[in-house]
Amino acid sequence: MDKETQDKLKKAAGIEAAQLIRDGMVAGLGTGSTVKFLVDELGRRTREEGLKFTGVTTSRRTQEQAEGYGIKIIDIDDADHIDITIDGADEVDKDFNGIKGGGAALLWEKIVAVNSNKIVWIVDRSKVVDTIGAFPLPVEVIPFGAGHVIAQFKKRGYKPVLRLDAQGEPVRTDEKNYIVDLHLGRIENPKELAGDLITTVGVVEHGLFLNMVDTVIVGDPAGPRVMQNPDKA
Ligand SMILES: O=C[C@H](O)[C@H](O)[C@H](O)COP(=O)(O)O
Repeated sequence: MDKETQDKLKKAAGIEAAQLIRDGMVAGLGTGSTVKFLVDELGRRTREEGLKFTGVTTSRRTQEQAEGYGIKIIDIDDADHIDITIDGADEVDKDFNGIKGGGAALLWEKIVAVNSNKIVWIVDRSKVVDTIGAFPLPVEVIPFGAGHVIAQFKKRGYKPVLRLDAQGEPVRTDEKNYIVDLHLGRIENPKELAGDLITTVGVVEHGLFLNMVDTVIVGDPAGPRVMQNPDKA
């Protein structure tokens, strides 16, 4: 799929999902290029329709964009609940297992997600896959001793690559940690892998979001379609 088509589908999914936000809600706002379209639409609704809701953001980037539209953003610890979180994803399978973190925001995204009453993902249709893992799995790692964590991943056959920015420096997350991308190809047993990663000392969090999402809105050329997680119905 070319980038122009993909962006169109992302935008359509973002606009569709923006309808889920209503006056008075506390809404988690994800991160990434798809969420950017969502926030643009929420900004439009705020300005043109007088929509009034409170946001909890999953990255500094999203916070800046939302505040630029005059959307009220509060700290997650000042939110006594989050009604709904809308976020992007890098891949999702039919069991509603997904990979996130392509934009290095997975840690805050997971914290916001687990504290939300409902989770919605917005993706273009190229991200709906049979088996996750073609997209390199992001893992957030503490910089101290990161070389040893990477060496362990190598030994386990995870094909780790430290993510670098355009200047060749390690990418830093909003928590100033590193991202190590695991080039796994296919993840046959995501639960086992998640357990292995999270018990590795030096790992803060990983981008496997397993059966957490309630609803996925898929941007499709025929129009956005909804995948409802039967386990969350
Ligand atoms: O860290 C970033 C997030 O998990 C994004 O939601 C994910 O990478 C999807 O991003 P995009 O909408 O840009 O494809």
